[in-house]
Amino acid sequence: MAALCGRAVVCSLAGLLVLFVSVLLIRTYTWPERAVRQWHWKEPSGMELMEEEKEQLIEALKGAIRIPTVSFSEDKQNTTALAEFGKYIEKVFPNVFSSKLITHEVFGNYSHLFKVNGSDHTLQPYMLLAHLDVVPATPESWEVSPFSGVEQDGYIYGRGTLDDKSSLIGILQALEFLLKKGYKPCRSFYIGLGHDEEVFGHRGAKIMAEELKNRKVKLAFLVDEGLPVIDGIIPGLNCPVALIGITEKGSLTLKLTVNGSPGHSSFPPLESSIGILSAAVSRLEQNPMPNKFGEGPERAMFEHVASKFVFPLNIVMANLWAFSLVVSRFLAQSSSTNAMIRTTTALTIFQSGIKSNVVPPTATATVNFRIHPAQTVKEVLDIVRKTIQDERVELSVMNSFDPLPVSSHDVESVGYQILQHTIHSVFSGAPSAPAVCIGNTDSRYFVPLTNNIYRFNPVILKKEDLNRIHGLNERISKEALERLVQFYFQLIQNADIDKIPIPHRATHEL
Ligand SMILES: CCCCCCCCCCCCCCCCCC(=O)N[C@@H](Cc1ccccc1)C(=O)O
Ligand SMILES: [Zn+2]
Ligand SMILES: [Zn+2]
Repeated sequence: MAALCGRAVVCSLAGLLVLFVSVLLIRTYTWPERAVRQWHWKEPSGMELMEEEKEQLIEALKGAIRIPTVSFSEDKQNTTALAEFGKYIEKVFPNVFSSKLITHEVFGNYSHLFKVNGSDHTLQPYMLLAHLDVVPATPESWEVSPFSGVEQDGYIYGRGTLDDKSSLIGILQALEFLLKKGYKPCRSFYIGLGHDEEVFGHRGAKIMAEELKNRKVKLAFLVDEGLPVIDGIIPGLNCPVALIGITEKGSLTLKLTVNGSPGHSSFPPLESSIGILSAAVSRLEQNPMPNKFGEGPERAMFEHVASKFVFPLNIVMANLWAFSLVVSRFLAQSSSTNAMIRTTTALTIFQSGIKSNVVPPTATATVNFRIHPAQTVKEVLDIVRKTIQDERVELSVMNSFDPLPVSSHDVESVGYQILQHTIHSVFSGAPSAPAVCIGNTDSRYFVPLTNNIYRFNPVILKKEDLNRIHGLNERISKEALERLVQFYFQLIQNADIDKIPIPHRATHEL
């Protein structure tokens, strides 16, 4: 009897296992191909750049890099360089500045707003955003001078080559080429070039957005800097994938202060302000915010490209219902993927002390949290208080905002489909996936103008290049720069489409 029961249990378990494996395999190998859709798009004209145009483009970027438009802080920017940059673009893109189709305005002294007037006023305008300021660079740590625009082994080096002068020059150069070819858009569009994105954008993009809102402008969609085409960043993903930022993490910057008792270092207090603060920030770092994988749009990103993973990861990604715990643990191992799955905690400034034999009265630290879409500023603050659990540590909020709304990214979404189609044709069929932009962009100020904000940088980024953004030896290959211009060249033309054609659906949408 017992043997019979045992056999029944084994049979049931085996049956369940067979069922489980069958579900995994069926889901994997009938996974809908969501990255490629068969639209009937008009082929945009003149994709290939001529040698002379390539040369012009490269020189335009090098010249832009040589103007050190550095933002150190909200109140410390290189205003001479910002002003020079305005004159520079006027010189390099004469057609943009003289075209009768285009109006140009300056905001906050150094930000630029262009409106390119289209022929069809029934079409809602869209907007392209970029910024002309850059973060500082420490020349002594660079292999080449960061503001020399040097070319080496097919790369242009310099601060801003990735963030964000390449896009700024790319947008204007694409428009310049199009105007020269006699192109007239159907759909109107705006180009916004902010001058203080790296220091919050309060005087540039924010003012531009407020003015457009006052003018009752509504945008069909907006494309700003953001996530790149990743190549080799996610292990097991065997082709480049374009990540389109459909939302942006929130942000909370806290200042932590401890006021202790100062005095002679020969009879120090049992606990110093430095010691108390160090313990507090260490607790924050040692206790990361909860893993939120699956509670925000990051899960959809993996599902979109499940079929592009190597075996057996394709089975895992197509079956996140069963494997999300394993996947999220795996993603937590590297800094870039970890940033996708949780609110991150970055200790960025620590200050105290003036002399080796003086116990300082005060210690302060700045901690920057980037908030996962499934959390809010308030929730993060509550966790911080619980984690520090020390009344002696005063908290003050320097600035904060919740994660940004999720933009539409379905088959009916005109902006998303235009972007996806353009990416597919410019990046040799690369699939794209909606994703969470881990950095913040000027686009957040435009939320009142559109539900469709996309953060995308049309550049292929490999793992070894990740740290060049805001880091050392920032660079872009000449080939990547040409492709970037082709991207904007095509995007502008594709945006003339009035409505998205009905797709041939080979498979159902999930
Ligand atoms: C699971 C797949 C993971 C793949 C990760 C790939 C990561 C690729 C990294 C790309 C970087 C994204 C950069 C987005 C644009 C950010 C622009 C920026 O730097 N903004 C500033 C704005 C700011 C905020 C606060 C104070 C001053 C300025 C930023 O720090 O976010
Ligand atoms: Zn940027
Ligand atoms: Zn930046």
